[in-house]
Amino acid sequence: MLQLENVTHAYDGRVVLSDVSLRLTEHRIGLIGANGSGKSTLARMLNGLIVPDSGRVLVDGRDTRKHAREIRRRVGFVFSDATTQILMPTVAEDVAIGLRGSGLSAAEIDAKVDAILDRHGLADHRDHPAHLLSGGQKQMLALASVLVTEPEILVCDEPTTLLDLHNVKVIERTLRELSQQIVLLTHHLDSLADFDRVLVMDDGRIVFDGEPGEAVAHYSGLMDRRARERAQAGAVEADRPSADASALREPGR
Ligand SMILES: Nc1ncnc2c1ncn2[C@@H]1O[C@H](COP(=O)(O)OP(=O)(O)OP(=O)(O)O)[C@@H](O)[C@H]1O
Repeated sequence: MLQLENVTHAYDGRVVLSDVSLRLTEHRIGLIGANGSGKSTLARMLNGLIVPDSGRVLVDGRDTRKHAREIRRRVGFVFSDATTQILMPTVAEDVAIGLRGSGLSAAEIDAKVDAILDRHGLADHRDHPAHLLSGGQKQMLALASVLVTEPEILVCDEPTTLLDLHNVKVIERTLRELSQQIVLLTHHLDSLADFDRVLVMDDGRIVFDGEPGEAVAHYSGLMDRRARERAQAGAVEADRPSADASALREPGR
C-alpha cells in the first residue's frame, strides 16, 4: 500500500506540496490537476525518486527515505517522454537491461524479453534501433521495459501526453488490462471514467478525492473559476494606465 503522511515539499523555498496525507489502496487511481499543481512531484515520491522535505512516504510500510532501492524495484515508473527512458541501442536490449542483476540466466532473460515484446506488439521490432520506433512504439517499449521487472505497483506520469489519439487508446487499453495497482497522471480526463478513485490537485494540495465523474466535474469547475479570475485580473490590468501612458499624461511633458 502507498501512503503519504503529512508530506510537504519545496523547490528553492517555494512550497509545491503542502501537508498531503493519503492512503492509496485502490487498484486504479487517477491524479489530475492544472500544470504545475504538484502531480509529478507527488508521483515521483511514490517510488522514491524524490523524498519529501518533511513527512513520510511509505510503500507497504517502508519509508522511501530508507529503502529507496527496494521501493524502486516494487514501484515501476513510466515517464511521459519515453525517449528519456530508452537506455540501450536495440529494443530487446532496452527491455533486458531492467533484468540485469536479477540473477536470471541469459536464456531466461531472453525468454522474458521475448514474451513481453510479444505481449505488447513489439516482437517484430526486437532487434530494431529503439530510437527509430514511432512515438507510440517508444511509449510501449518504455512500458514493457518497466513491466518486465514485474513491479507490484505502476506509476505513470502522463504516458499518453505526446501520443496521437490511436496510440493514446492503445496505451490506455494496455494499462487497463494490467493486474498491478496503477497511479495514472493524465490530462486525458475521459480515460479515467472507470477508475476506482481520482484525486484532484491544486496548488500543492489534494482538493478533491473521490469518484471519477465527480472529480472531473470538480476539476472543470476549478479551471472555470481560475479562468474567470484571470479574466477579471486582466480587465483590472487593462483599466490601469501603463507606466508609459501615465508618463505621457504627466503635466509638463
Ligand atoms: N526540479 C525542480 N526544481 C524547481 N522547481 C520545480 C522542479 N520540479 C518541479 N518544479 C516546480 O514545482 C511545481 C510543481 O511541478 P510538478 O511538475 O510537480 O507539477 P505538475 O502538476 O506535474 O505539472 P504538469 O501537469 O505541467 O506536469 C511547478 O511550479 C514546477 O515548476
